[in-house]
Amino acid sequence: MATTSLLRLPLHRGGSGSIGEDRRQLCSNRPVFSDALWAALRRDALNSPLARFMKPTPVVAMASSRHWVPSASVPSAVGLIDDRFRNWGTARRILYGVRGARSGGRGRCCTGTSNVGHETGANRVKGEGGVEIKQGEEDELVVSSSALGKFWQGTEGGAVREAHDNGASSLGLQNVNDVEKDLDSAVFSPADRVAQGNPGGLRHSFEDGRISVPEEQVSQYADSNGVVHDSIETELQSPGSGGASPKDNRSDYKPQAKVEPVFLEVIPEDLVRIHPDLSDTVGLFDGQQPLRVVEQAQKEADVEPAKEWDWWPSGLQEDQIKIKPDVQGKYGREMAAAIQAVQLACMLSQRVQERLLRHEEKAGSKKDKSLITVADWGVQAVVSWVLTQSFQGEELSMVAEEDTKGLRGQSGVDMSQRVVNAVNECLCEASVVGIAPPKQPLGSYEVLKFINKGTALGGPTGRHWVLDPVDGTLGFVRGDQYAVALALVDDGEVVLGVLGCPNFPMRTAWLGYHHRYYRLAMQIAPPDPSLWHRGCVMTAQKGEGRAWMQPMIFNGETFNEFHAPREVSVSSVVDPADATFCEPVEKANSSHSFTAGLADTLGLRNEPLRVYSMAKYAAIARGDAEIFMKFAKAGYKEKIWDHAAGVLIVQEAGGVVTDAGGRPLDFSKGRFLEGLDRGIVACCGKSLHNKIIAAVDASYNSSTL
Ligand SMILES: Nc1ncnc2c1ncn2[C@@H]1O[C@H](COP(=O)(O)O)[C@@H](OP(=O)(O)O)[C@H]1O
Ligand SMILES: [Mg+2]
Repeated sequence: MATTSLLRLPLHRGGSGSIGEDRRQLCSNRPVFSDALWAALRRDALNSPLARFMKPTPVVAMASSRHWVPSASVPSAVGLIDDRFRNWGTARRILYGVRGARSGGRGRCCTGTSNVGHETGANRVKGEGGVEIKQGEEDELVVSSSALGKFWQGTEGGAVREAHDNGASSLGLQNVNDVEKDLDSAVFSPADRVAQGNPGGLRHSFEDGRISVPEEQVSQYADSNGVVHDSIETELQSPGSGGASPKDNRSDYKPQAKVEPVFLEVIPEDLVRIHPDLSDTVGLFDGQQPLRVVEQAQKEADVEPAKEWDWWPSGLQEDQIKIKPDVQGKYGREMAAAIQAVQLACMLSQRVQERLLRHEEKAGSKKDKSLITVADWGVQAVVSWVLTQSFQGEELSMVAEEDTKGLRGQSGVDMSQRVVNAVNECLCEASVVGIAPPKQPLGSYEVLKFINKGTALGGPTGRHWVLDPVDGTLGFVRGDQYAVALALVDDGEVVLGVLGCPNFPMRTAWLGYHHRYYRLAMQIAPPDPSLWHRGCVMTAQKGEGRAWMQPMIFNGETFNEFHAPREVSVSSVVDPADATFCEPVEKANSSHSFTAGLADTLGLRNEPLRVYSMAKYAAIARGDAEIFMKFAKAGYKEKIWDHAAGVLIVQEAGGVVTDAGGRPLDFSKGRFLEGLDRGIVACCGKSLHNKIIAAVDASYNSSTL
């Protein structure tokens, strides 16, 4: 049995690509960079057995479009690059697995993308991408492979073909003739060449920019790797069955006993630091157990294991963690998990905010020009991870603000790396909220997977978690108020709300100030730790008629009695003259002039409290202010995650929240608050609320909204 080895080659970062969601696309979206690879091979792999199997191709050709790089058959391997694939984004990780020597098992020329993937089980490819590789940066290619001939080739048509030394399959090439044509000019392996009566041209040198292998090595290969050679011959003896659907053939498919799996993994160097759990990335091969590829490859090859995370907590078992939020009620279990998720995620957001303020971190922008930071993605990943952990075996539907688009493509490389690091840095401390950290740091693939769980559409039936990972991003970036808002919608109704407000101080007096002043003041006169100077988490369950507040976990604390929730309730003010109203800081998000007109009509004398984020709902719920109004420009569609948690908390604390027509907000229509009448009005009580709704009706038509 030939050994599997893991070869790490320095790889010049030079392109980008994304791994398609469809596994069958994966191969053709796989960017490896030939020119860099070529250089790497020259430098590092010339003396390895790999050199024997390289196609004698001029360097110039290697750097352009058609070239081969053998990936297996040898205890080292490589991948392929085609310049045109450079725009396809980069795999943050490419993992390639093959079990069995044949691809579809039908001779040399099998066509069609279905040759790769789950249908035959011959090639199982799975993955997810999104990290770009930056031009000019050094990267590392990690390849593990074993004794099966396998090659990659870019073709003129823009397709990528995989070819096995015992046969070939094409990806994206529909025409058998095309494949044949390409195969004619291709070298599969020395053994293949021998079989074709064309063993010449393989000389072990780099003369004229060629890498070539002497014939002796070819036969040597055949002798010492009889397994592979045998399988090649077997295949070559029964050609011509190509063209049949791999699916049709599935029941006939039998992996060849002597052939080892081949795995090709490409991990950018910085991501190698985060050694991922690859088990679910590889998938099943014909019903067999998933293979832990890298582990296996490392074991077989006896190579240095992936870098250890020396700071990762070890030996921590879930049952050793005693501190957990104790929540009663119909949704007690969900509430406990939601509190854990929000408390933990706020640790991440707080770190990121500090870094932003120290300029160690910077914000990016989304397509719609709104800001986004590591924290938006990081919090979403952490919350998604906690919920997944807490409800294992149950389907998780999550409607969340972020997707992973911004983590893909050229511009996403750096950000995605920072997100992965921030997530692991946070999960490492999961035990402070009573959850065992993952056994090892999450890989980028998993982090993206957790973020992507937030793409659910919601709707009138079933349970949907609703998350705004960082509400009030502008406030967040400015070092001011923001909220991590998580709610549960059950059959269209919000039944649970958790609002993490890391900068929302216990002292109401500070609320109206820019957080910067608050921080300054804290430096001058450090607060008594029993005062919740550092933020709070507000919670409520539907129907309880009560809302709660607990201090935010801070600086490595764990849950303790001090974190026990305390009940909060809305203000009892009924006279508008004594009432204070909150509104967004940004005029763009709500018309200040319209609310000023309303305030005037109603006789509201206090200055408005302008606060970023859903912290405004928190302020109403705990009686810091009496009214929250938001009147966005006509045409703006409010999102459910911007309100779900806050609305429930205010209602359960005794307040009233409706649209400007006096109707309840409808969380059952998907990701948007469909049918919202003009704006949103949250109030501490019914009488004040009625007055506001009447005032809106009186002045709306004359407004400029
Ligand atoms: N043009 C607009 N009109 C109204 N709301 C808007 C808006 N653009 C963005 N928002 C929403 O207002 C939220 C911020 O609220 P506030 O202004 O009260 O701090 C944003 O949440 P994110 O910061 O999570 O994107 C966003 O959802
Ligand atoms: Mg928001």
